[in-house]
Amino acid sequence: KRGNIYLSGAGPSAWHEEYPVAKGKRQSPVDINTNKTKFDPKLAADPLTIRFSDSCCQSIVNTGISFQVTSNGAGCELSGGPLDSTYQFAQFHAHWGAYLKTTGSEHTVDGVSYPAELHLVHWNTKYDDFKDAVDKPDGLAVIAVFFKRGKEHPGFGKIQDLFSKIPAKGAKVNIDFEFNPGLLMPPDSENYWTYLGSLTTPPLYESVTWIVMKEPLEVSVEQIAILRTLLWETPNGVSQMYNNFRPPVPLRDRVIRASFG
Ligand SMILES: COc1cccc(N2C=Cc3cc(S(N)(=O)=O)sc3S2(=O)=O)c1
Ligand SMILES: [Zn+2]
Repeated sequence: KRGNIYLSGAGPSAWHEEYPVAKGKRQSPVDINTNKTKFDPKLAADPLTIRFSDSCCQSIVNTGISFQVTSNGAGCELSGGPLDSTYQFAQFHAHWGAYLKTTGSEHTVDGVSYPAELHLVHWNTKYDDFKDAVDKPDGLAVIAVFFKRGKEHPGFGKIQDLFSKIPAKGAKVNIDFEFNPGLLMPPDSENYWTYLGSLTTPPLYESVTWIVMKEPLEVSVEQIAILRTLLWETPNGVSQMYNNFRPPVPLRDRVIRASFG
């Protein structure tokens, strides 16, 4: 079906036809070549402050390309580190690969993919609202957390328990339990890479300050498989959702800074 941006036409490599910015100077994701990142002591001097609350997640929706947990942002704010103002939490979603494949994440580290990547999207409160911020150069800040196969993550499991309630694009249910997105931060969230980039799906706005956590979050191999129980439309009808990731694009004239030496 036309609607599937990953499977219609040539997929991500054709997005530039409708969204010329796809070939822009600050696109995402990128490969993080750890030999070329630059430690910036200023990032450690003004530590990134990530605040989440138990009451900030309202609902979960099937966007047709991922699940999305939406928030009114109450008590969930991001500041410090590379950020010059306070950003408010708006939503989190993820990108993942196919069964038995090693790909799935959007960012890669020294050319290596993780099986999935979580994105926690925040908008700059200097703007009136999310929609006003979404296309401004300093409009968004997204925390990326790599998933790696390991022990089960019961917290993420609570979100995955809702997947069966959102079987189709547009399906949405309320989250009637307390869920603190802070549960999805890796044990060590001091070490991160940061660079100026974009949304990784159309409209690909070059409005994102990326904050990519160095330490992955462990989830079970079953939980990675459960991601694929979400459904989406494909040219051959409704099927399991997977490979909803954009591969890395050229870094161009950017340096990725590290908060750690
Ligand atoms: C009016 O523009 C709007 C309105 C509503 C939502 C969006 N978005 C589209 C894609 C997109 C991709 C993101 S990612 N994978 O880089 O974290 S975050 C994000 S979004 O800002 O939610 C844009
Ligand atoms: Zn994303």
